[in-house]
Amino acid sequence: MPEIKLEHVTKRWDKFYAVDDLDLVIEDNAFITLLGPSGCGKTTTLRMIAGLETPTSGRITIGDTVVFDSQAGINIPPNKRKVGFLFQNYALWPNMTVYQNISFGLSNIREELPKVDLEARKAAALIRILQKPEDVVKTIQECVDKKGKLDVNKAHIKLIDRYEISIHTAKTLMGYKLHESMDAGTIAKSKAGELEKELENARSKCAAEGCTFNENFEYCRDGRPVTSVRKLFPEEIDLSVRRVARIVKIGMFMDRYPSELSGGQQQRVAIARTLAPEPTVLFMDEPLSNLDAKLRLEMRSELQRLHIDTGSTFVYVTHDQMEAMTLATKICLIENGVLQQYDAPLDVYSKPANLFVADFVGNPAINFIEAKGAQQPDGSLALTIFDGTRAVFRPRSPVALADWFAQADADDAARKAAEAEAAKDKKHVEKGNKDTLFRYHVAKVHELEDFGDEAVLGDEDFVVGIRPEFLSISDNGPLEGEIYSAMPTGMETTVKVRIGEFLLTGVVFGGVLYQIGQKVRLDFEGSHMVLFSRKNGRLIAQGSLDVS
Ligand SMILES: Nc1ncnc2c1ncn2[C@@H]1O[C@H](COP(=O)(O)OP(=O)(O)OP(=O)(O)O)[C@@H](O)[C@H]1O
Repeated sequence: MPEIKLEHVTKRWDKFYAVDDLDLVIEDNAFITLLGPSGCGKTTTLRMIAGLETPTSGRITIGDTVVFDSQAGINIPPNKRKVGFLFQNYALWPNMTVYQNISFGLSNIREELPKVDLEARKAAALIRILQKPEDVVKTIQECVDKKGKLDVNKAHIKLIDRYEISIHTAKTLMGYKLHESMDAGTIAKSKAGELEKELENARSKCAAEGCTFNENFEYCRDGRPVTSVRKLFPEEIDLSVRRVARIVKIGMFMDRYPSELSGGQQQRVAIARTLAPEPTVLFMDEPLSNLDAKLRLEMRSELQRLHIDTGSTFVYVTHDQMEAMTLATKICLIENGVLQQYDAPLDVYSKPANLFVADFVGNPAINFIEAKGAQQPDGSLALTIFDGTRAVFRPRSPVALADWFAQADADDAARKAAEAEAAKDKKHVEKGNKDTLFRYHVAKVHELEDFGDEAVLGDEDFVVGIRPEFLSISDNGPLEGEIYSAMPTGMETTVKVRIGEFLLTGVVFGGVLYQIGQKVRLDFEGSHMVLFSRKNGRLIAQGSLDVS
């Protein structure tokens, strides 16, 4: 499967930059989620890779093929990019059976395909199966009901799934009637003998054309398959339909119409239809959003399995951070058209690149505490939090704060200089949707109206992020608080604790019963607190927060 590369990809409509200078490498066989709030540019990014939207500038490569290059004037159409789509409104054709829905696209394919002897391939498959006639008999007998009646349709499906064969081959196999004979072994031997002869004839015919068969019974000359432009044969279509039906487990519904299926089953048919032409990359735009919560959860795990089974690269758009966290090998988090972080889900969660990422990922949301202070000679930071409480932040790995700020300031200056340089170009269009610093939220009991005033911030202004699971309620905790609200769900309890005017959210494992107003003692546990600069919103370090 190919790697997908985006270089300086921008899409703007007039002054509105939907995607701004995006650089991204989607590794081979990855499951990427494009995540971000509504309107941030996820769908536009997906559509540009797929070829459904033309970027304003930049370059996109899929595998070895440059599919878009604004400077070289390359723009390969979507149907030539070997990609599959699965959208929110996946509408199946209501007047077609499940089988027809899946096979329809395949029957329209007309392209350069190898010359293949399907009869020889079928004979070889049957010879292989007939080596163990007792297994065939057992598989068919599993489809006999309590009254002793054989469900032929079920038996076909069982044989198809068990031996990965087409319906035509399954029917031939059933036609041998091994299950009705007292001596299945002898019949199998004699049938296999006839098939061997057929195979021999096919080989001679192939050799007469100066060719040999490869393992798929494709004609090969000088080691390369002989190809021609043609449509798929019904046998090939059937094998593809059965393969995808097996993957999404809908083999038994092939003759039903969409209206006779549940929402989840319909969804699986839609997935099967997308998978049938074997796309190397599969694009999905919120494909589960029409399903109810339970089904969505079920389908999520199916998609994860599907990713493994197909070995395709998946690119998945969602605004649901839970979905992104649970499905992806890597999350690409976008805000206002700008990439914020591209990392494995747990890294995005525990090492968020900035305040926006920290806030967007995680439910219940991370707690933000404002802090003021400076680095001490031992590397720790002496901070003042809440209304004057003293605390020490100890980074997990050493950080030289003065150097860190110098570097961040230099990066900002370089970016501004690059923007000023770009603005000199006559063709440059100034970005209308400006990137603003994310305004984090500090939870308080009495929240004052936010007038949007920007405080003057310096290198001594910080924000500490504390995930709810690191707030610990323990008898000898150094902080005093009061239970403001408590919501037990059975497995865990979400509590809001009041410290002076401030509110912190914690998650306690188990159904603990707290009284509203109950006094408790608190601590910040472990070394996974995150320290951000208030000035630029960026992550400085992970570490522990000790209150004295
Ligand atoms: N044809 C268009 N003309 C002008 N603006 C557009 C056009 N298409 C999209 N946009 C704007 O580009 C921005 C990004 O849109 P996009 O559909 O990529 O967002 P998204 O992150 O997928 O949002 P959602 O989760 O709501 O689907 C939006 O603000 C949208 O209004």
